[in-house]
Parts: sequence; structure tokens; C-alpha cells
Amino acid sequence: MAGEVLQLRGVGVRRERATLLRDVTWTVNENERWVIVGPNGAGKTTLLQIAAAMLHPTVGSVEVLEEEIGRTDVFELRPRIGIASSAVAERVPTGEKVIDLVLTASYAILGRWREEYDSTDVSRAVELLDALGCADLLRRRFSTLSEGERKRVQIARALMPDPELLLLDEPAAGLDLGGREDLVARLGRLADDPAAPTMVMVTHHVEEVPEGFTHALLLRKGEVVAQGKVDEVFTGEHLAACFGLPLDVERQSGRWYARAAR
Ligand SMILES: Nc1ncnc2c1ncn2[C@@H]1O[C@H](COP(=O)(O)OP(=O)(O)OP(=O)(O)O)[C@@H](O)[C@H]1O
Repeated sequence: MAGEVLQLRGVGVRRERATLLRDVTWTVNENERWVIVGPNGAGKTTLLQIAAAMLHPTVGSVEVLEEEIGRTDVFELRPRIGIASSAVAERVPTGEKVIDLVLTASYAILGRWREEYDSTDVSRAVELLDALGCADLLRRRFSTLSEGERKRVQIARALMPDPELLLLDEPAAGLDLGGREDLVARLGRLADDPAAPTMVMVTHHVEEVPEGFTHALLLRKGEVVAQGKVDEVFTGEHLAACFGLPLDVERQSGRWYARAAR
């Protein structure tokens, strides 16, 4: 596949009287690594759900992997997209084992039933869990894992179908400092891998943006504040407009830091 992985034109999402997204026009090209940043309630998860073909816009047009939403079979499209999100984690059936949670991603389903998996599928699932430092968890029940373990298992699941697009919704939320730094380093290595899928990650914190992420989109109250190359978007001016307070922003050794301006 070449070219545009996501193409949104004039996208709006409304629910009852609320406007969740307004006039979002956004293009993600193959091999780019995007981060969506914004305060609570800005519309980040809504935008990610649009990108995951899980939500249709109220207005505007959306193409995901060159398929137009509304004119394509989303059940064929979804296995081409890997998503790690707490909205998915909440729907994991009680008692589901970690290995089965990763395997079932091949069919974009939750809950193992009677599907057949061959030894190649099982080896791939084990390799992915190993790469994310979770090889010792494969026989555990997902519900018994710590928050950090769950996050890493969900990323292994998202990578299982060898997706063309990888979507990560707040992958570092709830992690302790060591867990966050470990995850950010793993995501940085993934971002640097030319064989890795196009990536879009949602976060509240610029400190969680791994090295190797190329582009950023800032959202506030459902509208795009700025978008483009990460070093052009992560300025004090743009981030202050996004979060609604004066900020000092700096970059050190490839990572970003922001704090309230004194
Ligand atoms: N069905 C709905 N009806 C009305 N408002 C909704 C509905 N679903 C979501 N919202 C509102 O839309 C806004 C955007 O929600 P969304 O989850 O996309 O934001 P977010 O940027 O991901 O937030 P957070 O950082 O807090 O997770 C929020 O203010 C939320 O309360």
C-alpha cells in the first residue's frame, strides 16, 4: 500500500447537542508516526475511533487505508488496523487468557470461541509478547494483570494482525515512572523500525512522546489547534493555545518537556 493511510475532510462529530469534533481535515501518510495531544475532553479518543473505523462522522468524509467509510465493509477493513485502547480492554471477556487475547486479534474479535489457529499464529503471538516483555504472562488471565502489563499486552494484540495502521490510545496512562519510560523506549524502537506500521498515538503529555514520532496534531474543544511536523507543532505558543495556559516547552535528547511558564 502506498500513499495516504488516513484522509479526513471537514469531519465533524455531534452527539445530541454536543460537538465532539468540528471541521477536522487531516492526512496521515504511510510510515508517518503521529501523536494527537490535547486536554481532557478535547476529542482525542473520538478522533482515534474515527481512524479505527469504529465511528462514522456526522459530517465530512473519511478514508482509512484508501477505503471510504460508509462505502466499504468495515469488517474487512478492521483487521488491517491494530488498536490498543482502554475502550477495547474494558470489553475483554472475564477469564480471557493473555495468549488468547493476542491470538483473537487475527479476526479482530474479543473472546476466543471455536476459531482455529495454526502454529504460526501461536508463534507470532508468543514472539510479540516476548518483544513487549510479557513472555511470562501468556497463560495468565488478562483481568489479573497490572495496568502496565495490560498496556503492553494490548500493544502485542494490536500488532498481531500485522496491521497497516497502529492506533494507541494513551498507552502510558496509569503507568509508574519506570513503566512509562520502559514503554516510551519500546514505542521509540517501534517508531524507528521501517517495517513497523504507520502509527497514531493519543496522549495528554508531551513527555510521553517517544523519539522517532514525526508529526503531531493538537486538539482543543474538538478543533485542531495545530498540525504538522512535530518540532514545528510542539512550540510554547501552540501548546499554550491547546492547553489554555502559558507553557515553557523544551526538547532534550529527543524527548519533549512542558511546564507552566513562570
Ligand atoms: N455520547 C456523547 N454525548 C455527549 N457528549 C459526549 C458523548 N461522548 C463523548 N462526549 C464528550 O465529547 C468530548 C470528547 O470526548 P473524547 O473522549 O473524545 O475526549 P478525549 O480528548 O479523549 O478526553 P480524555 O483526555 O479525557 O480521555 C468530551 O467532552 C465528552 O464528554
